[in-house]
Amino acid sequence: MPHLSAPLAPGAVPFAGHAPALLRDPTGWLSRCAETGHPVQQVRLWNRPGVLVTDPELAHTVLVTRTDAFDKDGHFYGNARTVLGDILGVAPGPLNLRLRRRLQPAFHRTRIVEAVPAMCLEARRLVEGWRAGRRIDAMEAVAPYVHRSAVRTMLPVVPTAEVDRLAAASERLLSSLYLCALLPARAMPLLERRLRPALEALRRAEATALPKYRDDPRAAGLLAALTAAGPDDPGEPLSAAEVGDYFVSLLMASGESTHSALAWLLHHLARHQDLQQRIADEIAEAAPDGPGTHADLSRMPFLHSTIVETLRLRPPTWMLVRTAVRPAELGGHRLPAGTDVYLSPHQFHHDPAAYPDPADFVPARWPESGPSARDHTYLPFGAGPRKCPGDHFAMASVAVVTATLLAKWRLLPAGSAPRVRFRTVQVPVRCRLTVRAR
Ligand code: HEM
Repeated sequence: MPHLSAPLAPGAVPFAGHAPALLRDPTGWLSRCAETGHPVQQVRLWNRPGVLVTDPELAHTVLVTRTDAFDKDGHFYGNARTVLGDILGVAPGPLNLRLRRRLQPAFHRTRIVEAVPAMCLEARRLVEGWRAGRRIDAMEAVAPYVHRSAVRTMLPVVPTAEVDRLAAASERLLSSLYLCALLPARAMPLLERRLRPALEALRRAEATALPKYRDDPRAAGLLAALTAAGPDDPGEPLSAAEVGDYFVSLLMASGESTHSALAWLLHHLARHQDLQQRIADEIAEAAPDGPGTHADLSRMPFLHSTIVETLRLRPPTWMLVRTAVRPAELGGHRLPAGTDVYLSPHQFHHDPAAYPDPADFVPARWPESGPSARDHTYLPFGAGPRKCPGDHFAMASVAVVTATLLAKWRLLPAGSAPRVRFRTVQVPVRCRLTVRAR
């Protein structure tokens, strides 16, 4: 095993290293590591050597300034590439750079503004199905919105009957992706065979949609931007297979994280009736029947702060992982090539020096303009060249459904606090709420 000079993080046991501590109580373990005061600590998950970085400035070095040395590589990303192919979210740096450059027009502000009415339609469809007095589970209740609105905003030319089938395929892939972290590489061809029907359904949808886009260059939808010529290949539109890969990447990257953020937000609002009422008043003033356009959302600054605070307290992507692809130095420690580097947005977001009373839900801690890009302690969307390209899209999607819901319904807690399940994202389990007419 390569030699690592950093001090050992607390909680290691023989053979499995820190894996049991990380599986049993990840956030408790992260706080114990932060309390040691060591900015770089040695971590071992089974036989894989790694380091945990607890200093936000060093995390910035890994994610932003030294991307030549730290890349998405190692066990999880290697396995994910076997299953999904070299798609955007898992591709190594140089290929990712090319894929992202091509994606840029899809996330231009005008595309997000255009996508909001489709989100609003799906949000209304969801909320109209609810009844007063009904008890819901936050994750289950919002799942149809999350998956349908993702398909609809990316590929609006897909027929309505097809949306639910594609949403189910996307849900199926998402619920199995964490197996790439747990299973050995030799199990990946088997996992790939199990998931192939869902993957092919998504790729086929794009192939069917593409000719419709080519017939109508003004067609809406995020992926429509990709069917036009891009800066890399002037005059050379992408093939159906390439656009299909983007569709799969975006559905994979957006689904679970948006789903979890939304469920956590509903949980916090149910437990803070004063904040819920303040948002309901804001909505009543800005868009009494619920939002219909992006302009409506911009008149709801307190709802925005509430989402920002939810992502601080419960960042869906609670751990980011990179691997040293060459020998590197970090915080005065030598890292041999192949060392995994773990950085936890959850841990940074709970640092009392940056966020007083970090366990409290306090949207008012944020200025109306939201967090500053210079703040290296706030990382719900990551940072650097791999930062989430869908951040504004996600903020709009969560705001749309929350505002539509609160325009009509009041949420109350129904039962004890949810348990947290930590996989690639952290989700609330058994988050029970009661719906009452407003
Ligand atoms: C609240 C919702 C969301 C959260 C918290 C979130 C968070 C993140 C984070 C932390 C990363 C960086 C991962 C890393 O550096 O290892 C990421 C990457 C990514 N996200 Fe999001 N995301 C959200 C929604 C979305 C949406 C709606 C889309 C697309 C429509 C999207 C597309 C992507 C893609 C494609 C990547 C991979 C980027 C790359 O590797 O270059 N995300 N997201």
